[in-house]
Amino acid sequence: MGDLVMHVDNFTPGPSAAPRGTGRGAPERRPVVTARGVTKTYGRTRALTGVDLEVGAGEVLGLVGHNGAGKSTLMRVLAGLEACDEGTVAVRGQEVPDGTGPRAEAFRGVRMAYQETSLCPDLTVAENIWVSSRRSLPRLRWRRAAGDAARRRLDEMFPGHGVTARDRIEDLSLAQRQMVEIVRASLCDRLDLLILDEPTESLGPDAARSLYAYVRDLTARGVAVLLISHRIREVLSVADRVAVLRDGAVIAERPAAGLGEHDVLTLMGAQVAERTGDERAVAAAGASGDRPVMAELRGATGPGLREVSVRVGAGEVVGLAGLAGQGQQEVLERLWRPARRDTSVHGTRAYVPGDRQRSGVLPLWSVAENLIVTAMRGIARRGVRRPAQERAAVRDWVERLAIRGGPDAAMTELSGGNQQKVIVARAFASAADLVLLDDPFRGVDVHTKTDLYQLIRQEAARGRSVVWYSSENAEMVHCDRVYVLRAGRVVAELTGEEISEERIIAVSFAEADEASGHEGGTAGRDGGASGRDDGTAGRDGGTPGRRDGVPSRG
Ligand SMILES: Nc1ncnc2c1ncn2[C@@H]1O[C@H](COP(=O)(O)OP(=O)(O)OP(=O)(O)O)[C@@H](O)[C@H]1O
Repeated sequence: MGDLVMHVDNFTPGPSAAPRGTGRGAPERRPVVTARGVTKTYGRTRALTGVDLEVGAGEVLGLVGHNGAGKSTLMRVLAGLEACDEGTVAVRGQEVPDGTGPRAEAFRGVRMAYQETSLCPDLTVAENIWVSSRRSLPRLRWRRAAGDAARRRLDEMFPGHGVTARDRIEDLSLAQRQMVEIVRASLCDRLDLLILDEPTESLGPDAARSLYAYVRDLTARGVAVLLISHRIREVLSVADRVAVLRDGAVIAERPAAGLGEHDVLTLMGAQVAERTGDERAVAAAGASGDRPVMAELRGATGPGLREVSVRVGAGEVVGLAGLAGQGQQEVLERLWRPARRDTSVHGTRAYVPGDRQRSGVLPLWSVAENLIVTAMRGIARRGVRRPAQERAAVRDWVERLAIRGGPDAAMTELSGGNQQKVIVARAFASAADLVLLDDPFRGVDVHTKTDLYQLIRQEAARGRSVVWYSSENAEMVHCDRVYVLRAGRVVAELTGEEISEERIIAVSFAEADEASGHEGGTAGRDGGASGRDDGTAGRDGGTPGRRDGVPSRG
């Protein structure tokens, strides 16, 4: 037992020699990882071109850039997981020689939490921790030691996580998998640099806050943190410095203090369109019209839902909002598979799943094939495919959404955000009358998001109906009507001017105490965290079948 405790306690962050970081604005930091002139090419794609970047002990360096800018590639190079074609990487002041393999001793202490998670779905939490951190764990009774370490770190980082060491990864919600991934990366015998690649995209606000509190704790102990995120405000509030990557090159490095969101977006090359009063008027007018009903839930009750009534008119954009895991996915699921008498749906449907790796990406297929698979039937004449028209449609969508990589790239060659764009394009390229969106813009950069909001409005204007769950309440202003869910019930229906982030948050929380008093956690799929907005209530666990966006006949 003494052994186990010793080994578990070995997971202590920070080298003893590191100077005490003071968080924001600490001067003169000892370099942990330094890149000089780093270039990386994949086939014809130049992912990085002459990148210089240094991250010092005790600081948070934020890295921002558009989808496909090269952020993940740079992180893989800095973590020693990929060699660069030109340039050098030094760790703790020592240049790492060419040909050093991914597990090289030189990179020990540099750990990365991946955007898509690196966890093995068939293994338990404890087993995954052991695979990743076994050099610091005992060989005997390793499972218990790994489980103890995971539980302790989960409790420290994400109170109320609802994960046990014996849970299999594939049974966890997206948010829980992300938490385990971050914990996995942080557990090692020596932590110098923790790289977080879009860590909060699938976490709720509570979990994100807990994570950043832990990050501050780490930097105070001299650990460096490299944070990649499309959430610029979040980066500015956590980072000491911000580096902007554009088309594979670092084009700016600035202290975070004094830098505004708009400054960063401008550096990234984004033209940020604020939503105008006119656009809102269009949405509101749409809501008030007397539209034919396209889809409806009438007092739907069942797993995760309590007497939910939702109406979707033709050409209407309907939002599903509220804290995470309150029944929004169940509503989408009902509309996708309207098996019960309390649900009616007219026309065909397409689904954009929230968990692209599990049920969205067809990894062996090209971008073109992934994109056109649902539209093929509509393009065909008398059952015969028309390749020229298919190619033209693909080209159009690749251009429209600026999908970097092009139609012939393998899906797995695309950056995370670009993969997500293909899945969104797949749904809208189809002839589906009703498009169901499950938090579809995670990992998509701000510039593209703005284009996608416009796309949704344009498609609605053409008569399509959209039902859209978003974990970002601010996005709901692009809807005609918003249903706020709480503990499996609709607690508010907002239209037009009533729709605002503040209003949605107020309604969600105002109802929270009352609902948790008598609902007994009916909405959370994994039952453990109903009422929290930390993403621990299952987002997608237990959802039957695939949701791959292939339209089905209504
Ligand atoms: N294994 C690969 N094979 C081919 N091309 C790749 C590979 N990995 C990345 N790329 C390409 O390199 C470029 C940079 O990709 P990267 O994933 O680093 O971007 P990113 O900034 O992390 O994007 P996102 O914000 O979408 O995650 C992209 O054009 C991408 O298509």
